[in-house]
Amino acid sequence: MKLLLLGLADIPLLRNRLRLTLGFDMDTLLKTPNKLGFFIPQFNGFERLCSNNPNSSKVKLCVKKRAIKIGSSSALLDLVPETKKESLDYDLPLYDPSMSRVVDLAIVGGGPAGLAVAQQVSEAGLSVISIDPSPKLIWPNNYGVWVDEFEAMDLLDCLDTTWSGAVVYIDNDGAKKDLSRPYGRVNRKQLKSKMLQKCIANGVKFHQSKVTNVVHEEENSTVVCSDGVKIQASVVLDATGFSRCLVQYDKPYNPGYQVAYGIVAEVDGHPFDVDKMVFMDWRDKHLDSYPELKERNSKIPTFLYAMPFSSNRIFLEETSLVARPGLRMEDIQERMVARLKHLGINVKRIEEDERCVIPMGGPLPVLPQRVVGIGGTAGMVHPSTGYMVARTLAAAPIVAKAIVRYLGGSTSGDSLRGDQLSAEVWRDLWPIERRRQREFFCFGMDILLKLDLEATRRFFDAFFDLEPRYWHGFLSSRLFLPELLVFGLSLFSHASNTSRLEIMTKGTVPLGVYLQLQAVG
Ligand SMILES: CC(C)=CCC/C(C)=C/C=C/C(C)=C/C=C/C(C)=C/C=C/C=C(C)/C=C/C=C(C)/C=C/C=C(\C)CCC=C(C)C
Repeated sequence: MKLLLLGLADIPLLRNRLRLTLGFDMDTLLKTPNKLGFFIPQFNGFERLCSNNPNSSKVKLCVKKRAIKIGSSSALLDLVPETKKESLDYDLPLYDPSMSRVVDLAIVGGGPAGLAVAQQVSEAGLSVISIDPSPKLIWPNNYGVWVDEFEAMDLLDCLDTTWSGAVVYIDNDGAKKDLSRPYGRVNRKQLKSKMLQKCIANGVKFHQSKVTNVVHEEENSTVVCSDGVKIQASVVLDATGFSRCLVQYDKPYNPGYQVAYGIVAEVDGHPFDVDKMVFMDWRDKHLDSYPELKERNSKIPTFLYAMPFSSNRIFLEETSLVARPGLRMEDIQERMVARLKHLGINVKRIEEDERCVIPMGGPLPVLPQRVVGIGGTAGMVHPSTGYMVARTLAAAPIVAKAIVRYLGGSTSGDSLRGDQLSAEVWRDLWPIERRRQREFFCFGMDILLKLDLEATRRFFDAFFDLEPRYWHGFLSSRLFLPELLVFGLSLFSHASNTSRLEIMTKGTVPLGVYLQLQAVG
């Protein structure tokens, strides 16, 4: 591995890209064993960071990997099947490079965000090209959403399982919250099929390749693909997720990381109610016989997130909500194995596993800039939760409408081109109230980063006691200033005295940063 890294470090472009993306350079990576421990699992996804990848627009940077032996978790990992990539069986209309005409919109990345915009812009009669190295591949992640979020977008048919509510286990003494808000698992195959079918019907063309560069002229841009094809477009949309293929950033990148390991498993049985999903289980009794793990978990806790499909089939994911630097994947797997053992969950077969490393918070891209963005590349991960699918899908119509309107696809007559057009699209995507909302969420993330297990329990005990409109609104990005301030005060009033003190002490610096940003903004 070290040799491989040394080899990669010799490639200036990669060095530079890595520094910009991860916030430190290859030399640091090579010299720092603890950072290496965290980043090795991601190197399966190294290519994803450097060019637009097969699943680039997906909201979670999820790296599939073969079984590895790590202490007590090796037996479980031995059950992980060979990675199988499933593709959809569609005849995609391909882009014909010999036509060499300027298209209205070129979208780099064929994940949920990219396809949603492609579908909606093409519906208005504009010409759209979707560029992705694996346009038919089914997205790999197990996305969960609140049912009301998908209902509002008329996407209920894209949920394969729903639960009437969710449960949060706060501590070992039986404190728990019953959340009467239905939750669902996204049917990735159905969602992608639905979007692809609409794109095909609307005349979207597909080009199977990576993108290496984009060159701008006054009115149009040229997207350069790794197969040598050049595509001219009036607007270029970067929907490559965390690859951040074309969108530029100018501030140091120092996000928090959500790290999770999940399996869809066939089990002998499990102790959970099949009508409720387990949103967060903060109990740590399972670590009593592992003092070292328990100590680590008490400082940077992980929780179980579980979607029980039946009495013997379940999705289990051990998750670190947010940490900086992110937790090591091996650490998370060990905690998960101990938890399953304690819960008496005997895994008979693993259908699929996933490793997720999700950057949260951090600066927004340069606003505005010529290439427009959506999804992870445009800073749309919720900085306090790591969620993004619903928010991105809800933002797609905003981006699509702006492109159609400013390109003159509507009758409004305010047709724009080049930098001016991109500036308007960015303005619609990140209006001031959305930027202020995001800053508040980043403030929340900064508090979460400082809480140990006990403080985290107290915090969520208060959070889920809030009136539903507050915690629903906060998690689904539906609260804006000044509602967010009322939300903050309400959380404060619901919190125990210890938790209030923690929010004030741990929140002082983040609050200062937040207020400063408000003053500047
Ligand atoms: C891929 C897949 C499938 C996956 C991945 C992984 C996972 C599983 C994940 C999951 C996740 C989750 C579940 C998450 C959740 C989250 C949550 C719930 C969060 C929450 C948060 C909250 C917060 C942050 C809050 C905040 C608050 C605040 C900041 C407040 C403050 C207050 C104060 C300071 C007082 C005063 C007042 C004013 C300022 C007005």
